[in-house]
Amino acid sequence: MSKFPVDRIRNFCIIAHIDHGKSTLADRLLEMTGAIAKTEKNKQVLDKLQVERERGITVKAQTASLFYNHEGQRYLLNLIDTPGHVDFSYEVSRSISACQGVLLIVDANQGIQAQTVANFYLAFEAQLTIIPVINKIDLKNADPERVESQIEKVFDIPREECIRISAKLGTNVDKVLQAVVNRIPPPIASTEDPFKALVFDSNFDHYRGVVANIAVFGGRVKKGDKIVSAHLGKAYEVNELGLLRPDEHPTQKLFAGQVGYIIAGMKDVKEAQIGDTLYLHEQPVEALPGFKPAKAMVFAGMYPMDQSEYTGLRSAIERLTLNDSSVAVQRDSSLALGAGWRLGFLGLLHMEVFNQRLEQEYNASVIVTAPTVPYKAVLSSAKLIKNRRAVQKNMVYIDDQRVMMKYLFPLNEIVVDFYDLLKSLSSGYASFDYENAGYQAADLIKMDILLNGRPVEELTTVVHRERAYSTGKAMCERLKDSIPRQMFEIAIQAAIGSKVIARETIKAYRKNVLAKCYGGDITRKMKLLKKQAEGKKKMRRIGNVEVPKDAFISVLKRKEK
Ligand SMILES: Nc1nc2c(ncn2[C@@H]2O[C@H](COP(=O)(O)OP(=O)(O)OP(=O)(O)O)[C@@H](O)[C@H]2O)c(=O)[nH]1
Repeated sequence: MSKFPVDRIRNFCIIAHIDHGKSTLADRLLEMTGAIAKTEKNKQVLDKLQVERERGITVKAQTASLFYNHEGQRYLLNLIDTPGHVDFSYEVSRSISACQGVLLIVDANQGIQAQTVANFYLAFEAQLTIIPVINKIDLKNADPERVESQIEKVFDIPREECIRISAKLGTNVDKVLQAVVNRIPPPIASTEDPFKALVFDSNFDHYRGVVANIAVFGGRVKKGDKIVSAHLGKAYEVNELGLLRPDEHPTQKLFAGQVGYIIAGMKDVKEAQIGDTLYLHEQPVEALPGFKPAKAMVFAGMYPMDQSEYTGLRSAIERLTLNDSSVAVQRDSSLALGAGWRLGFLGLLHMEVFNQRLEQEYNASVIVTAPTVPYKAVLSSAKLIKNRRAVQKNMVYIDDQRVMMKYLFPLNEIVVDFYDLLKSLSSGYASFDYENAGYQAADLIKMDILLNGRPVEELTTVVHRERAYSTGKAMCERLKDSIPRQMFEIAIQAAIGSKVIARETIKAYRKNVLAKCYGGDITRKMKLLKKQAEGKKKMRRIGNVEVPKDAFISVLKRKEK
């Protein structure tokens, strides 16, 4: 594309609570600026992934460059649609770094919700211009007056700044475009400076290698230029670049202030890390600050179904984590499941989506162990004995029907099923968001599970002292259901140190198998023993006890039973 005056460029993202209508508004903006045709089929066009279409939620931020004519001038608007769910907030914070303003969408019926507040603060702290947009005014129960009061009270934004729209019907969407041009400042970037670009997203294409999404902070870059990635200091030749409209639209050059994509023969996923800076080989620049690494909240083991699939799975995980850099990856191995990884996610939904993307986009099937949360152990004999329940921090009335409450919770208590429980208790009205409040001392103990006296390493868990007995008992019962009877009696025990707190027994099997074969029936006897031997192939041996592989997973699943 030709050089575009920086003062006619606007970079903004759309942020909101889940389902408040970001993707629907993005569709309307794309239609009104002619980027996509207005058809029934063109719904949530920026939700490109199969997992997004199936679940109806955005999990990846997507970029689209739009051209908009306003008062006789042509403007270039770079829009980033972001996910609403808290588990994908890393996408929001990264998107914000490429923007000068945000559209903060609030549902006219639901009003301000937990992620509205969380996303507002991300934009506020980054000092972006915030345009409040009240969506779904076509709904029968819409109450824009009241939502405006909430916005005024909670965010201190004058109600006159709110724009009431229906993204579904297109009502007042033109006012949103005008506000983007009139209220959001252009980026501060000069085409005269040396080329400098931030890699704010990146994905791996099977044929072309790494495709990096960049925001150009200065200068210009063209096809054939030799560029360097600051992270590794390696040089590459630019093969292709262009705009995302929202599909790739190759151009000859990209200029300061623009957002687009670049392909430069990077074949390894480690070569275009998100947060990296690109510059021209002959004009080195100081690297941009990049992004703070995401802080994993939930950890789970991931293993190939069969060890022969290890290498394939490794490359699938590497490529997917290039596109989702908020996943923490560490190699791990387990006695029962072989070589694998310990992965860190921002939440359970994030973990499920990652797993689904591995299957859908990389055809990889995996075994995922039940999620756990991180603890910090203090090696000391004294530990505080204190009851670790939720502690209320503050409470604000948003209006006469809604209240915002802040609590301090142990992460372990909220990470698995708290959200579902909260939703069902409040008939779907309550919404929930969390941030890390750091480590706190708690009365936690290590609990071992023993099979015939031998500890099973992967079943060792950290539990609250008060929950030890009930958790240990449940785990023993579930193991009893999962382990088939064997030639000898098996004792399943939960123990704290040397003290056994729960026990189940699996009676010996042999006697029963062969008991039915009175004396002479040797063929029947052999058949039964053969059947037993076949079953053993899918087993892992712990001491002298054969344990089916899937027992390790089912026993850890707290909710199941
Ligand atoms: N009645 C009405 N429904 C709307 C409007 N805008 C969006 N919706 C509906 O609200 C639902 C959620 O809309 P989305 O655009 O997917 O919401 P989102 O904020 O992108 O959701 P996430 O990306 O998953 O956070 C869909 O069923 C839309 O059809 C509107 O103006 N009026």
